[in-house]
This record gives sequence, structure tokens and C-alpha cells, in this order.
Amino acid sequence: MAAHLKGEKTQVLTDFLHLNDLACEAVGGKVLFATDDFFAPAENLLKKKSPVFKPDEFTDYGKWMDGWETRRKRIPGHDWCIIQLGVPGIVHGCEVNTSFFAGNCAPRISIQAACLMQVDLPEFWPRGDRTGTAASDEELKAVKKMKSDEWTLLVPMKELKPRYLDTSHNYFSASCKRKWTHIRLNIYPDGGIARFKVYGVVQKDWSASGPNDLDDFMAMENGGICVGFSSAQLGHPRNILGLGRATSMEDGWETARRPDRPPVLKVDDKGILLVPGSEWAVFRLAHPCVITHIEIDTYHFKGNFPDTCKLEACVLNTQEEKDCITQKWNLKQDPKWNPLLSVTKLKPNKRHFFDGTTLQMEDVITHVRLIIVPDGGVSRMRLWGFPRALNK
Ligand SMILES: NC(=O)NC(NC(N)=O)C(=O)[O-]
Repeated sequence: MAAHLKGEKTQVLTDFLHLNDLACEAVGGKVLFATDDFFAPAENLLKKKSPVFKPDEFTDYGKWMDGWETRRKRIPGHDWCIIQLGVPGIVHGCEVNTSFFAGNCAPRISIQAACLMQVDLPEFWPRGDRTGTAASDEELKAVKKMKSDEWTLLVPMKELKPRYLDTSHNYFSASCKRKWTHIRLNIYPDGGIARFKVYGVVQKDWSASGPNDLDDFMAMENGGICVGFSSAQLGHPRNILGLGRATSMEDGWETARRPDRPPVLKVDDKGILLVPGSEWAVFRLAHPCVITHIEIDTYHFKGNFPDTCKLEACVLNTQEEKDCITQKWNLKQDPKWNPLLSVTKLKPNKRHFFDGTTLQMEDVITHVRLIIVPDGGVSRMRLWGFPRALNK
């Protein structure tokens, strides 16, 4: 899954792209302040939907743009905005998407961060309460007043690639891997950016959880992440860790149609499709745990739900995690993985619930692998259970 930017003198490792976007409006990310948004508001930066271009659309201020766009500066200084992350976490890298900003793109950016609330996640953001806001009025005033040198530099000033090179995605690794609550995005001196993503991992304080505290160990707000997958062509598998039910197909994991499906399909006597291939995604759970309840949701996937799914689980250390996603996956060569949920027929547009009577494992696990046959879409997966210590 390692990907590199081509044609750059210094290549930027973009392994962080599979992590969760902590700034996205869908997880509660907010723009608190922007120096200017004459042509288009900074709130657009945090939208989950990909940017669009409407060639004939103009506002009273100028060309309608799907992003943040400031006016051409005729006074000293540069433009910047402050973003409150929806969920505080360790930031690994950022993506600056300049799609459709041709001739009005910001030429340079830098990115700074601050940790302004030393509170733990459960207090900070009660489960399911997306409107719960961390910052008191005083904290908001304080963050707006902070001088530039009071912020920690995550990405020093960098050029954005001009749009005519058709490289609208600019990736930057973050230098300081600590927990942050706020980001300051600087553009030099002015201009437009379509979307801004802050990729990272949520750090929940598990010392506050007892062994009988039921939790969802897949949930992004608890610290679950996707670490590898076979296909993400139509929707990234990290989406299935998201809050609430999926808003659309785009908000789920969707693979391409597998080309190795036979030309005429057949099923066995249980109605299970007979096909050679499958797709998979591996997730690192928020904490070592035992799983007692599972939900697999195919909401929005009506003509493209998988025929069956199964779940495997195991304990992986850091090296084993890397090996399992870089090697060409083969069940027989991979004895670490054990069944958690056996092959199960799925239905379209439906929540599927499984309890302890169906699950095949009571061991402590750190990772799960969702396998779908032959291909298709899953919108959410929840793995409920209890936190446990790992036996070393
Ligand atoms: N045609 C433009 O895009 N002009 C201006 N921008 C908008 N959005 O109108 C500008 O000067 O940057």
C-alpha cells in the first residue's frame, strides 16, 4: 500500500493516506476562523464529498468555487484558517487538494498544530454526540488570539503543484507525531484550496475503561484504523469505521467488479456463489479485546452487496502487521488468522447482527480481516466487546 509521489525531488511517503481524516466535517471537524473567504468559504475544506466544478456558476463575488478561496491580497500578510479537529489524535500527514483551482490556486502552504485541551476523549466527545463541542468560549477566544509562533510546525512552507500539471493532490508528512486538537492552515500569500484532510489515529485513554465496559473496537473515534486492503476503487475501507450509519454508497467500502468472475454464474446447494476470488480489508482494533457482538451493514448497497462475507482475527505485532498487508495474501500461508465469523450470506441494504452464539472465537485479538466474496460494498462494521490486556 505504500505509495510515493512521482516526479518529486524528495519523495513523500504517503502511507498515512489509509488513516482516518480527523478534520472531516462528518466527524465534527470545524473551521473556527479564517482571515478571509471572499470568493468561497473555508468550511468547504472539510467536506467529505469530492469537489466539483460548475463552469457556468458565478456568485455576486466572482466565480463559484468548491473550496476555500480568499481575495487577491493588496495588503501585507498572508491568509490562514484555524480548524478544530472533530476527534483529537496523532496526526501523521495532510492532503491539500487543489482540484479545479487553475489560475487561482494558493501557491504555497504551511501547517501548524496545537493541543489546547488536555481532556480525554469520552468527556471531550460523548459517543454519538457530534454536536458536543470541546472548546468553551474562552478556549475559542484563546485559539483565535494565538500568535503564529505559539503553534507547533507540522509542515514547513511548501509549494503546491500548479494545477496545469494535473496533480491536484498534494501530500505532506507531519513532522511531530503527538496528540493535537487544532490545526492552523496557512496559505502564502492568498488563493484557493478545494479540500484539506488531516490523516491520523485517535488516542483514547483506555485506563478509564474497566474489563466489563462494552465498546466498539472498530470505531474510528475509539482509535480503530484500516491498515491494508485488496481494492478500494469505489470507496475506501476506512469508511466502514465511520460514525453513525453511512450517508451514501460513497461513505462505505466498495470494490470494483472482479474480472475473474466466470461468464455464467453458478451457486452451490446453499445458494452460495461459486467464484474463485475475493476481496479483503485488515483493521487494527482500537485496543486488544474480546469480541461479543458484530454488526455488518450493507446500507445503500442494493445491486452491489457482497454475496458472502467472513471475518478472521488474530494478534499481530507491528512487523507482522506490515508483513500481512505487503505479502500477496494467501490463506494457507497465513496460519495466524482464525475464524471469528464463518462464511455468511449477506442481504442488500441491511444491518446484519451477530451475537456470541454465532461467533467462533473468544480469544483476545488485536486485528480483524473482513473478506467479501466476490466483491461489492459494505457501509459499516461494528465490533463490540470488552478491553483486555495482551498476554506477552
Ligand atoms: N476567474 C477567477 O477565478 N477569478 C478569481 N476567483 C474567483 N473565484 O472568481 C481570482 O481572481 O482568483
